[in-house]
Amino acid sequence: MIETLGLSKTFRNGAHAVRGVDIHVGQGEIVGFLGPNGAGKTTTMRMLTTLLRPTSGTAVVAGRDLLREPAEVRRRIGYVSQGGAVNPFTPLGEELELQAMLHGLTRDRARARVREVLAGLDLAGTRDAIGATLSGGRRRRFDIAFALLHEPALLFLDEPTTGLDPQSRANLWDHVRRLRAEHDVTVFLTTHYLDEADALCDRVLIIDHGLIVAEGAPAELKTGGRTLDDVFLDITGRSLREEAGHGA
Ligand SMILES: Nc1ncnc2c1ncn2[C@@H]1O[C@H](COP(=O)(O)OP(=O)(O)OP(=O)(O)O)[C@@H](O)[C@H]1O
Repeated sequence: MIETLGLSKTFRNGAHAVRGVDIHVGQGEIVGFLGPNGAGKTTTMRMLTTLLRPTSGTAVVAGRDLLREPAEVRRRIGYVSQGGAVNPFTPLGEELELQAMLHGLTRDRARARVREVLAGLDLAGTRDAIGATLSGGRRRRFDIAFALLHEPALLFLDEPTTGLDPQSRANLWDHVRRLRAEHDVTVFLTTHYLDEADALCDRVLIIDHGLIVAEGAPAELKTGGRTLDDVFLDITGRSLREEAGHGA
Protein backbone atom coordinates (compact mmCIF):
# COMPACT_ATOMS: atom_id res chain seq x y z
CA MET A 1 0.00 0.00 0.00
CA ILE A 2 2.93 2.34 0.65
CA GLU A 3 6.40 1.82 -0.84
CA THR A 4 8.88 4.65 -0.60
CA LEU A 5 12.54 4.75 -1.50
CA GLY A 6 14.77 7.55 -0.29
CA LEU A 7 11.87 9.94 0.17
CA SER A 8 13.17 13.28 1.36
CA LYS A 9 12.20 16.89 1.81
CA THR A 10 14.41 19.92 2.20
CA PHE A 11 12.53 23.17 2.71
CA ARG A 12 13.56 26.41 1.03
CA ASN A 13 15.09 27.65 4.28
CA GLY A 14 17.47 24.68 4.12
CA ALA A 15 15.72 22.58 6.80
CA HIS A 16 16.26 18.88 6.04
CA ALA A 17 12.92 17.75 7.45
CA VAL A 18 13.01 14.24 5.95
CA ARG A 19 16.36 12.76 4.92
CA GLY A 20 15.58 9.73 2.78
CA VAL A 21 13.07 7.33 4.27
CA ASP A 22 12.14 3.88 3.00
CA ILE A 23 8.66 2.95 4.14
CA HIS A 24 6.84 -0.28 3.42
CA VAL A 25 3.22 -0.73 4.49
CA GLY A 26 1.34 -3.84 3.37
CA GLN A 27 -2.36 -4.07 2.59
CA GLY A 28 -4.55 -4.29 5.70
CA GLU A 29 -1.81 -3.22 8.12
CA ILE A 30 -2.26 -0.63 10.85
CA VAL A 31 1.10 1.13 11.09
CA GLY A 32 2.05 3.78 13.64
CA PHE A 33 4.51 6.55 12.81
CA LEU A 34 6.20 7.81 15.96
CA GLY A 35 8.72 10.48 16.70
CA PRO A 36 9.37 13.54 18.84
CA ASN A 37 8.29 17.05 17.83
CA GLY A 38 10.02 18.16 14.67
CA ALA A 39 11.14 14.62 13.73
CA GLY A 40 9.51 14.77 10.28
CA LYS A 41 6.20 12.95 10.77
CA THR A 42 3.88 15.59 9.36
CA THR A 43 6.22 16.38 6.47
CA THR A 44 6.34 12.69 5.54
CA MET A 45 2.59 12.36 5.81
CA ARG A 46 2.04 15.48 3.68
CA MET A 47 4.30 14.02 1.00
CA LEU A 48 2.53 10.65 1.08
CA THR A 49 -0.85 12.35 0.73
CA THR A 50 0.33 14.47 -2.27
CA LEU A 51 0.09 17.74 -0.32
CA LEU A 52 3.82 18.41 -0.42
CA ARG A 53 6.22 17.62 -3.25
CA PRO A 54 9.25 15.54 -2.20
CA THR A 55 12.71 16.95 -2.94
CA SER A 56 13.89 13.49 -3.96
CA GLY A 57 13.01 9.84 -3.76
CA THR A 58 10.17 7.75 -5.13
CA ALA A 59 6.91 6.50 -3.71
CA VAL A 60 4.02 4.29 -4.74
CA VAL A 61 0.94 4.98 -2.64
CA ALA A 62 -2.22 2.88 -2.93
CA GLY A 63 -0.84 1.36 -6.10
CA ARG A 64 -0.11 4.63 -7.93
CA ASP A 65 3.06 6.62 -8.46
CA LEU A 66 3.05 9.58 -6.10
CA LEU A 67 4.87 11.97 -8.42
CA ARG A 68 3.40 10.95 -11.76
CA GLU A 69 -0.21 10.18 -10.73
CA PRO A 70 -1.07 12.33 -7.70
CA ALA A 71 -4.75 12.63 -8.67
CA GLU A 72 -5.03 8.83 -8.80
CA VAL A 73 -3.36 8.58 -5.40
CA ARG A 74 -5.86 11.11 -3.97
CA ARG A 75 -8.77 9.09 -5.28
CA ARG A 76 -7.58 6.07 -3.34
CA ILE A 77 -6.61 7.61 0.00
CA GLY A 78 -8.34 9.36 2.89
CA TYR A 79 -6.59 11.90 5.09
CA VAL A 80 -7.64 13.15 8.52
CA SER A 81 -5.48 16.11 9.51
CA GLN A 82 -4.77 17.15 13.07
CA GLY A 83 -7.23 20.01 12.86
CA GLY A 84 -9.99 17.85 11.43
CA ALA A 85 -12.64 18.62 8.84
CA VAL A 86 -15.65 19.39 10.98
CA ASN A 87 -17.16 22.83 10.55
CA PRO A 88 -18.55 23.93 13.93
CA PHE A 89 -21.78 25.49 12.64
CA THR A 90 -23.01 23.57 9.58
CA PRO A 91 -25.22 20.48 9.95
CA LEU A 92 -22.73 17.69 9.44
CA GLY A 93 -24.95 15.36 7.42
CA GLU A 94 -25.48 18.12 4.87
CA GLU A 95 -21.78 18.91 4.74
CA LEU A 96 -20.93 15.23 4.25
CA GLU A 97 -23.43 14.93 1.41
CA LEU A 98 -21.90 17.92 -0.36
CA GLN A 99 -18.46 16.43 0.03
CA ALA A 100 -19.68 13.09 -1.33
CA MET A 101 -21.11 14.92 -4.35
CA LEU A 102 -17.73 16.57 -4.88
CA HIS A 103 -16.39 13.03 -5.17
CA GLY A 104 -18.78 12.55 -8.07
CA LEU A 105 -21.77 10.87 -6.41
CA THR A 106 -25.35 11.83 -7.35
CA ARG A 107 -27.43 13.38 -4.56
CA ASP A 108 -29.27 10.11 -3.88
CA ARG A 109 -26.09 8.08 -3.89
CA ALA A 110 -24.39 10.70 -1.70
CA ARG A 111 -27.23 10.52 0.82
CA ALA A 112 -27.02 6.72 0.91
CA ARG A 113 -23.23 6.76 1.25
CA VAL A 114 -23.38 9.26 4.13
CA ARG A 115 -25.95 7.07 5.93
CA GLU A 116 -23.69 4.05 5.43
CA VAL A 117 -20.54 5.81 6.67
CA LEU A 118 -22.26 7.32 9.70
CA ALA A 119 -23.79 3.96 10.67
CA GLY A 120 -20.36 2.31 10.38
CA LEU A 121 -18.94 4.82 12.85
CA ASP A 122 -21.87 4.52 15.30
CA LEU A 123 -23.04 7.99 14.30
CA ALA A 124 -26.45 7.02 12.89
CA GLY A 125 -29.14 9.53 13.78
CA THR A 126 -26.70 12.45 14.07
CA ARG A 127 -27.22 13.78 10.55
CA ASP A 128 -28.37 17.20 11.82
CA ALA A 129 -25.67 17.56 14.48
CA ILE A 130 -23.31 20.54 14.30
CA GLY A 131 -19.64 20.34 15.23
CA ALA A 132 -19.85 22.85 18.06
CA THR A 133 -22.15 20.59 20.12
CA LEU A 134 -20.23 17.34 19.69
CA SER A 135 -17.97 15.63 22.22
CA GLY A 136 -14.32 15.29 21.20
CA GLY A 137 -14.69 11.59 20.39
CA ARG A 138 -17.74 12.05 18.16
CA ARG A 139 -16.15 15.01 16.45
CA ARG A 140 -13.13 12.89 15.63
CA ARG A 141 -15.37 10.17 14.20
CA PHE A 142 -17.05 12.78 12.01
CA ASP A 143 -13.59 13.85 10.83
CA ILE A 144 -12.99 10.23 9.83
CA ALA A 145 -16.41 10.06 8.14
CA PHE A 146 -15.33 12.87 5.79
CA ALA A 147 -12.22 10.92 4.85
CA LEU A 148 -14.15 7.71 4.14
CA LEU A 149 -16.82 9.02 1.76
CA HIS A 150 -15.02 7.90 -1.40
CA GLU A 151 -14.19 4.44 0.02
CA PRO A 152 -10.41 4.84 0.21
CA ALA A 153 -8.23 1.75 0.47
CA LEU A 154 -5.69 3.62 2.60
CA LEU A 155 -6.42 6.00 5.46
CA PHE A 156 -3.93 8.50 6.91
CA LEU A 157 -4.66 9.73 10.44
CA ASP A 158 -2.55 12.55 11.88
CA GLU A 159 -2.62 12.25 15.68
CA PRO A 160 -6.18 10.91 15.73
CA THR A 161 -6.66 10.77 19.49
CA THR A 162 -4.76 13.82 20.73
CA GLY A 163 -6.89 15.63 23.30
CA LEU A 164 -9.40 12.78 23.79
CA ASP A 165 -10.18 11.24 27.16
CA PRO A 166 -9.09 7.60 27.71
CA GLN A 167 -12.53 6.13 26.99
CA SER A 168 -12.94 8.05 23.72
CA ARG A 169 -9.44 7.04 22.67
CA ALA A 170 -10.17 3.35 23.25
CA ASN A 171 -13.45 3.77 21.35
CA LEU A 172 -11.65 5.34 18.40
CA TRP A 173 -9.14 2.47 18.38
CA ASP A 174 -12.09 0.07 18.11
CA HIS A 175 -13.38 1.99 15.11
CA VAL A 176 -10.01 1.90 13.40
CA ARG A 177 -9.82 -1.86 13.99
CA ARG A 178 -13.33 -2.25 12.58
CA LEU A 179 -12.43 -0.33 9.43
CA ARG A 180 -9.65 -2.79 8.83
CA ALA A 181 -11.70 -5.88 9.73
CA GLU A 182 -14.84 -4.96 7.81
CA HIS A 183 -13.50 -2.93 4.89
CA ASP A 184 -9.86 -4.03 4.62
CA VAL A 185 -8.73 -0.41 5.03
CA THR A 186 -4.99 0.03 5.53
CA VAL A 187 -4.18 2.65 8.18
CA PHE A 188 -1.07 4.79 8.58
CA LEU A 189 -1.21 7.02 11.66
CA THR A 190 1.03 9.38 13.55
CA THR A 191 0.83 9.45 17.30
CA HIS A 192 2.65 10.81 20.30
CA TYR A 193 1.13 8.10 22.47
CA LEU A 194 3.21 4.98 22.85
CA ASP A 195 0.33 3.13 24.48
CA GLU A 196 -1.70 3.85 21.35
CA ALA A 197 1.00 2.38 19.15
CA ASP A 198 1.22 -0.60 21.46
CA ALA A 199 -2.52 -1.27 21.58
CA LEU A 200 -3.49 -0.49 18.01
CA CYS A 201 -0.60 -0.91 15.62
CA ASP A 202 0.71 -4.07 13.97
CA ARG A 203 3.98 -2.28 13.38
CA VAL A 204 5.57 1.01 14.33
CA LEU A 205 8.13 3.14 12.54
CA ILE A 206 10.17 5.50 14.68
CA ILE A 207 11.50 8.63 12.99
CA ASP A 208 14.04 11.00 14.48
CA HIS A 209 15.80 13.93 12.78
CA GLY A 210 14.20 12.94 9.46
CA LEU A 211 15.45 9.33 9.48
CA ILE A 212 13.75 6.08 10.40
CA VAL A 213 15.69 4.83 13.37
CA ALA A 214 13.66 1.71 14.26
CA GLU A 215 10.77 -0.34 13.02
CA GLY A 216 8.96 -3.51 13.93
CA ALA A 217 5.98 -4.95 15.73
CA PRO A 218 5.63 -3.42 19.21
CA ALA A 219 6.35 -6.85 20.73
CA GLU A 220 9.54 -7.22 18.63
CA LEU A 221 10.82 -3.83 19.73
CA LYS A 222 10.03 -4.36 23.40
CA THR A 223 12.84 -6.81 24.06
CA GLY A 224 14.21 -7.49 27.52
CA GLY A 225 11.08 -6.41 29.36
CA ARG A 226 11.30 -2.83 28.05
CA THR A 227 8.22 -0.75 27.37
CA LEU A 228 7.91 1.18 24.09
CA ASP A 229 8.78 4.27 26.14
CA ASP A 230 12.08 2.66 27.13
CA VAL A 231 12.77 1.65 23.53
CA PHE A 232 12.12 5.17 22.34
CA LEU A 233 14.36 6.65 25.02
CA ASP A 234 17.16 4.18 24.24
CA ILE A 235 17.04 4.97 20.53
CA THR A 236 16.58 8.71 20.52
CA GLY A 237 17.93 9.66 23.94
CA ARG A 238 14.71 11.52 24.54
CA SER A 239 11.31 10.79 26.00
CA LEU A 240 8.50 10.96 23.49
CA ARG A 241 5.97 11.92 26.13
CA GLU A 242 7.99 14.80 27.54
CA GLU A 243 8.66 16.08 24.03
CA ALA A 244 4.98 15.87 23.17
CA GLY A 245 3.99 17.79 26.23
CA HIS A 246 0.54 16.27 26.47
CA GLY A 247 1.08 13.14 28.54
CA ALA A 248 -0.08 9.63 27.69
N1 LIG B 1 7.18 24.73 5.82
C1 LIG B 1 8.34 24.53 6.46
N2 LIG B 1 9.39 25.32 6.21
C2 LIG B 1 10.57 25.11 6.85
N3 LIG B 1 10.79 24.14 7.76
C3 LIG B 1 9.77 23.33 8.06
C4 LIG B 1 8.48 23.48 7.44
N4 LIG B 1 7.65 22.52 7.94
C5 LIG B 1 8.38 21.81 8.83
N5 LIG B 1 9.65 22.30 8.90
C6 LIG B 1 10.74 21.78 9.74
O1 LIG B 1 10.94 20.42 9.39
C7 LIG B 1 11.17 19.61 10.54
C8 LIG B 1 10.13 18.49 10.62
O2 LIG B 1 8.83 19.04 10.90
P1 LIG B 1 7.52 18.17 10.97
O3 LIG B 1 6.38 19.11 11.17
O4 LIG B 1 7.45 17.25 9.82
O5 LIG B 1 7.76 17.32 12.31
P2 LIG B 1 6.74 16.44 13.16
O6 LIG B 1 7.46 15.18 13.46
O7 LIG B 1 5.44 16.31 12.46
O8 LIG B 1 6.55 17.30 14.48
P3 LIG B 1 5.24 17.48 15.42
O9 LIG B 1 5.18 16.25 16.24
O10 LIG B 1 5.62 18.68 16.23
O11 LIG B 1 4.05 17.70 14.56
C9 LIG B 1 11.15 20.56 11.72
O12 LIG B 1 12.48 20.92 12.00
C10 LIG B 1 10.37 21.75 11.21
O13 LIG B 1 10.78 22.92 11.86
